[in-house]
Amino acid sequence: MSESLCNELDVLIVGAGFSGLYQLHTLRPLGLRVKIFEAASDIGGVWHWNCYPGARVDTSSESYQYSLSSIWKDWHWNEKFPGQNEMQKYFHYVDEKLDLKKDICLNTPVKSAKWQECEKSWIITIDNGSVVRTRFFIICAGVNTEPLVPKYKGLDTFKGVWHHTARWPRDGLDLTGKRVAVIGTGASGVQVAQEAAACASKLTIFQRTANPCLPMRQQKINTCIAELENHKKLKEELYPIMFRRMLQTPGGLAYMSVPQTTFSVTAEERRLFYEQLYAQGGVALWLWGYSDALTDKAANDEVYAFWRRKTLARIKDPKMGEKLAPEHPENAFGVKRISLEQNFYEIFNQDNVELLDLTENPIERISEAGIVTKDGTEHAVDVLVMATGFDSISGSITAINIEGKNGVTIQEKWSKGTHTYLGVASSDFPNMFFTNGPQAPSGLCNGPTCAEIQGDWLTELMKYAQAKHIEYIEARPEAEEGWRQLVLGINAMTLFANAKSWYNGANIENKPFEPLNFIGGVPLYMQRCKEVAEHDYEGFSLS
Ligand SMILES: Cc1cc2nc3c(=O)[nH]c(=O)nc-3n(C[C@H](O)[C@H](O)[C@H](O)COP(=O)(O)OP(=O)(O)OC[C@H]3O[C@@H](n4cnc5c(N)ncnc54)[C@H](O)[C@@H]3O)c2cc1C
Repeated sequence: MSESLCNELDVLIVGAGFSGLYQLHTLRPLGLRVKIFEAASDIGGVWHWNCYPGARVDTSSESYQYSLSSIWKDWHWNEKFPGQNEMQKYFHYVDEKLDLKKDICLNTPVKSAKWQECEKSWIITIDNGSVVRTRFFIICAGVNTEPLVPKYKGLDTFKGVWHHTARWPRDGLDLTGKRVAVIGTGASGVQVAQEAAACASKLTIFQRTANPCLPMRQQKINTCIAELENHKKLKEELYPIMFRRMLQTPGGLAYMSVPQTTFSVTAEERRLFYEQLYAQGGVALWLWGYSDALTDKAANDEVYAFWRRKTLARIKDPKMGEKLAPEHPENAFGVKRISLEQNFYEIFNQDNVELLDLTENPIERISEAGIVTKDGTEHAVDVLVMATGFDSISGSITAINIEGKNGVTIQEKWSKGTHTYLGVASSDFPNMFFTNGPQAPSGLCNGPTCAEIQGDWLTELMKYAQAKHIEYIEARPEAEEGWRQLVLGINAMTLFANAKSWYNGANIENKPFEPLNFIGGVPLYMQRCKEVAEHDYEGFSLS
């Protein structure tokens, strides 16, 4: 690409994960000039970046894929919860089937975007200074994209090796015999810890908040020829039903909670139901239990108490048990994303594994040799793993320097609170849209489900604009305010409201504490989006 304006597009999509790829696929039949700009050297989004040991999906494979029959009919998953490697193979298969790469510029990070009022278009600049003009700008930059690395004093003096989990070396890093430290016990921290415990000479896990993990209950999916044929037949029968059902559940998964509330049944019935969900594995105990588990504190305490009893039975040292499964947890059960584990609690019974509680003894600084905690102890480390999460949901949008109408930047606009309409657009930023962003189901929705819902909706909007010769689409401030109030109102009715979680921006200094997800669930979200479309995109200024 040259230094000058070399390219004119109708739609520029940022990101080649589930969302961006789907958006490209659905926009193509409209005959528009569409391209994806992707920062990474390959497609797959999070499944390209997160190649740390143990990286794995935690919603089961039959739901964590596109609903397009042209893809699933001949694709066969090897595991119920696929690892990063299998996910990458999946994305390559998707590309083979849909022939996407010819319209994707890899290694092309979008640095800034500036709205041109006269031309009704965006000027996009990538990091080598090249610029492109586009009429529409769709940001599919992901939920967990911008790695968060705490600003530890002395990190630059560390003589060992350190990596954030989402920036792990692509050719791997052997942890065998090393002294490994993992900071953080969210999903990535749990997954790395399980791998490191098996081979490190010493593994020290630094925990700030206990993470109530649920057993994954991984399964190999039989790949012998006879079974494969049966499996294909079953898929053809069941998948269309399952993908339809996924649009009817709050989390975009095949199942949801039961209608009964926790205390409407006897204690015995409740116990048996919890046992059944726990034995099922995966997210069942979190999302498929009683309907009030995430809205009523007493109901939530009940399911937590069950989980705690099960978990304590797996940990030999009662003091360690209390750290990992405290009697009085900081957050209600499930208002921070629940992680799945395979042997996470058993590793704490091993001699080579140590747990340090950061609430009692925080990290003071990083030394040349390791981590120094407040009590003055230096913990010697060869490999330091930052499993410290992300500036989630809105972070990948605010990381781009976006200047809308009258010089307003998206960073300024959202600095005191996020304002969007339907979680897809923001006033002052005409012709700009985003998927899996703030105030949509995003972090609470199965990734591919929401990629498709929002992708389809935006494609319909583009069709509408094409048919009516519309060149300008901007969310109205009053529609945006209405949407914000709805998001806040629903959130306030749930236990999510107080969660110290990335769901609320709580992990980022100076980020407003507010719900970043639309908690009303997929069906209500879809209904609102549908109503807006049916009323000629009510709430948008179109011209
Ligand atoms: C380790 C991990 C495990 C997860 N497991 C699950 C799971 O089991 N179930 C689930 O539902 N969700 C899971 N998620 C959430 C996941 O984000 C979504 O499932 C899904 O991948 C979102 O797809 P996406 O296309 O919106 O975003 P992503 O997959 O994040 O893709 C966004 C892409 O945009 C690119 N990009 C961002 N900014 C720029 C820029 N400025 N210029 C150019 N390119 C840019 C990125 O490089 C990336 O490739 C997981 C996330 C992580 C990190």
